[in-house]
Amino acid sequence: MASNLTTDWGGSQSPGDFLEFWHTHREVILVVVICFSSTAWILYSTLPTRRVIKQPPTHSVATAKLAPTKPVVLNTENLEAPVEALPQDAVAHGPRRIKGELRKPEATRKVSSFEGSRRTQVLIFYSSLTTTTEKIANDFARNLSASLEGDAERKDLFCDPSVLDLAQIDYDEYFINPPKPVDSTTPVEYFYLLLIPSYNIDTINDNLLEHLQETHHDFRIDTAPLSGLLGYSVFGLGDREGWPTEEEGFCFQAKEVDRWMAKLTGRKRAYPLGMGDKKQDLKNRLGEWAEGMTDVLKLAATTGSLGEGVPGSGDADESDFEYASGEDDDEVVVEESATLKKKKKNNNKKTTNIDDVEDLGRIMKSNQASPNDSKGPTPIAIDFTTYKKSNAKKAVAQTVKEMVPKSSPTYTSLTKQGYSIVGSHSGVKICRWTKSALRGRGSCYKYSFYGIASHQCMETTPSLSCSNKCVFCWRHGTNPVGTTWRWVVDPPEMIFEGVKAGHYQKIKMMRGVPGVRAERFAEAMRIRHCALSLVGEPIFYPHINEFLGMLHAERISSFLVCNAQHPDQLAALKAVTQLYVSIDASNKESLRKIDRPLHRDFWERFQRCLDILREKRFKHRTVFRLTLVKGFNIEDEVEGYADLVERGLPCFVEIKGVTYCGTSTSAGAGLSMANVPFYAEVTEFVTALNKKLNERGLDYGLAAEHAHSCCVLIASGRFRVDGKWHTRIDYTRFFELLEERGADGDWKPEDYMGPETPEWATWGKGGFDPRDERVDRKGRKIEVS
Ligand SMILES: Cc1cc2nc3c(=O)[nH]c(=O)nc-3n(C[C@H](O)[C@H](O)[C@H](O)COP(=O)(O)O)c2cc1C
Ligand code: SF4
Repeated sequence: MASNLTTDWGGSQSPGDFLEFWHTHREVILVVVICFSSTAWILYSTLPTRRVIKQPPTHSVATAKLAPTKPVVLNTENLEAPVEALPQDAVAHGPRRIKGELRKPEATRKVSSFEGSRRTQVLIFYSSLTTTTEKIANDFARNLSASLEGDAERKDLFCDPSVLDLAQIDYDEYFINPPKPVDSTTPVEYFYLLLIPSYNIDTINDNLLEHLQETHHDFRIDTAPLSGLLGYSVFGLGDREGWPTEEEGFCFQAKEVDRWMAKLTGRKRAYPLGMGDKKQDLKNRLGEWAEGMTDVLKLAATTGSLGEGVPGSGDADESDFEYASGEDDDEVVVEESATLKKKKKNNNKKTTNIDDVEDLGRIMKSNQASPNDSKGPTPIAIDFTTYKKSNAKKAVAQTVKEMVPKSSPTYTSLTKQGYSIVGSHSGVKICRWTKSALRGRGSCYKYSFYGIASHQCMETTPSLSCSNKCVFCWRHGTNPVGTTWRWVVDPPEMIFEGVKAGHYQKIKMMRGVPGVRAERFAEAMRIRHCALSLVGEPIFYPHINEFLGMLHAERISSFLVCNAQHPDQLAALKAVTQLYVSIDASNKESLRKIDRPLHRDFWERFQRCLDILREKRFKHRTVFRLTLVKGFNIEDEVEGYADLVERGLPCFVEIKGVTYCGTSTSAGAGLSMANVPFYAEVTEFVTALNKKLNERGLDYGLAAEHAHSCCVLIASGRFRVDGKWHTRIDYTRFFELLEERGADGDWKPEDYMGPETPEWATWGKGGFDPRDERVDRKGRKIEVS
C-alpha cells in the first residue's frame, strides 16, 4: 500500500499526485529554481571578496624595509586576515581569492573634500639586485623629506615619505587597494613612486608585473582598483651599453610597470615615465624627473587634483582635434569628400569665391541668413575700408571693439579647436608634432631641415585675423578677416606672457599621456622656438617687432610666416630667425582663385612683398612656402613659380603637398582627396622646378626632404659648403649676433648657418630621424625602410 506523504505544497498527497503535480507544474518549478540559484550566485559574487593567497613573497608590511626617516605606519589590523588564518589546502590549491572591496571607478566616486587635515603619504617602492636603486630610493626619500620640510606652506600636508623594498612587501597590501591609514580620523591619500631597474633575468620585477597583470584581469575586482591613489609615477634604471634602445630592452620593465599602473589606477599617471642609464645620464635624468615630479606632488597634495589633462582631473580637450586641425603650424588641408559633396551641392547655388565687392556682401548675407542656427557658419567680420568711403565710418566706429571677444562664436569655435585665446586677438595651440615629439615619435619636417625640436616649439600668433580666405585653409570660417587693423590692440608684454603660459599649460596637460617621456617633458618646459604661423597674419599686429624682441630676449627663435599681402609691415620688420612668405600660386588669376584675398590690389601687394624679400635676402633667411593643390596650382605652373623665385631670390623654397584632413571644418571650397598630390607628384614637380631654376642659371639645388610630411626643400647654393648642404641653423650664433648688433644689425644668413644637414634628412633619404619610432596615425608602428 502506498504510504501517504505530507508535503509543504499542502495537504496529504500520494506519490501519484506528486507525479501529476510535477508534470503539470514542472516548467514553473524549474523557472523558480533557476531564478533562485542565479540570485544566490549574484549575491555571492558581489559580496566583498578577499584575496588570500599570493605567490611569494608573503611577508607582511611589518617586514618591509622602511625609510630611514620616519617609518610608515600602516594599520595592519584594518587589513584583511593573514594567509595563515585560512585552511592550508585553500592556500595551496584553492582558487585565487581577492580581498578588499569592489570600488567604483574614480570618476563615479564623490571627490573628497581637501579641506581640513587630509595628508599625502608618498610610498617609494623599489627593487634592486646590485643596490643602485636601493641607494637611490633612500636618497630620494631623504631629499623629498627635506624639500617638503623646507616648504612651510605645504609641509603639514605630507606624512614622511616611506621606502618599500618590493622584495620584502606583500603586494596584496599595496597593489590591490591603496593601504588603509592607521588613524582613520585623518584621511590619508597615497602617492606611489616606483623605482624599477630592468633585468632580463628572473627577478622580483617579474613577480610584481605578474601581480599587476593578474589584478587587472581578475574579473572579481574592478579593473582599476588603485584609482583611489592620488597619483603615481615610475622611474626606470637601465644600461644602454647592453640594451642601447627601448626596442632592444632599455628600461623595458619600468615601461611595463608604468603601463600596468596606468590601467590599475585608471590612468593616474602624475608624471611621465623617467628613464636613466646607470652608466651615462642617470643623475641628470633622475634629477629632472624628481624635480618635475615633486612639483606635481605638491600640486596634488594642495589641490587633490593632478591638474588638467590627467584623467580624473580634466582632459586635454584638444586631443580630439589631434588630426582634425591640420598637421602642423601652417598646415593646409582639404576636407572629407562626403562633407564636401554636401557642401558642393549647396555651393552650386551660392559660390563663395570673392570676385568683387558684391561677393563680399553676398557672403555676409548668406552668413547672416539663419542667425538662430548655431550650427550655421560663423559670421565673417569683413572690413570694407578699402572699398567704399561710407563704410570707412563704420570702421572708425569699430576701432574700439575686440577682435575675438569671449562672447563671440569665433572664440567658442577656436577654443573648441584647442586654441588658448590670449587677450583679445592672440592665440596659442600645441601642434600634433609637439605632441608626437614628446612621445619620441618624430618631429615635424622643420626638425629635419632646420633642427627645430618640435617638443620645444610654441605655435602662436599675435593676430588671429587674416586678410585672405585661402581655399585650403582649415581655419577659415572660424577666424576673423580684415584688411586693416581696426580692433583693440593688446600690449606685447601681455601677449608674450599669455602665450607662454598657455603653451606651458598645454604641455602640462600631456603629462599623463601614455608614451610621454620624462626627459622630453622636462625639455618641453623650456620653449626654444616659436612658429608665428598659426591661424591669422602675425605681421598684422601693430607691435610685431616688440613681440619678436621679447622672444629673442629669452633666446626663443622666430619662424614668421606671412601671406605676402602687407608689404609695408614686411618692409618694417626687424630681425627674425627665418622669414617665410606663402606663395600659393604663380599668377594673378590662380592666386585670386586660391587665396581669395580681400585686398583689391592683392597682386601688386604680392609682388611688392617679393621685391622686399629680395632686398632682405642678405639679412634674413628668406623662404618661399609653396603649397601644392592638384587641380589648382600645380599644372603648367612650374614656369610661373620659376619666375617668382627669380624675382624674390629666396634662400630656400619649401614645397609641400596639401594635406588631407577628414574632418576639417573648412567652408567648402570645392576640394577633395583628388586635390591631394601623391608624394611622387610633389617630387616630380620639385625636380622640374629645380631644373627650370638651373636652366636660368640660378644656383639652387634639391637639399632635403621629409617624405612623411610630403615636403621637399630646395636651397640656394649659398647654403652648400664643400658640396654638402647646411640647411640647419646655428641658433646660439643667431642670438649672439642679435645681442652684439641689435635687431637692425648688419649680418647675413650665412653668419648663423648651422652644421651639415644630417644624412637621413637629405634629398633621397626620406627625412625620418632614425632615433624616433615611426608610427601611423593610429599609433601603430611602421618599419622604416
Ligand atoms: C643580469 C642583468 C640583466 C640586465 N638586464 C637589463 C635589461 O634588460 N635592460 C636594461 O635596460 N638594463 C639591464 N640591466 C642593467 C640594470 O638594470 C642596471 O644596471 C641597474 O642600474 C641595476 O640596478 P640595481 O643595482 O638596483 O639592481 C641588467 C643588468 C644585469 C646585471
Ligand atoms: S614648427 Fe613647431 S608649430 Fe610648426 S609643425 Fe613644427 S613643431 Fe609644430
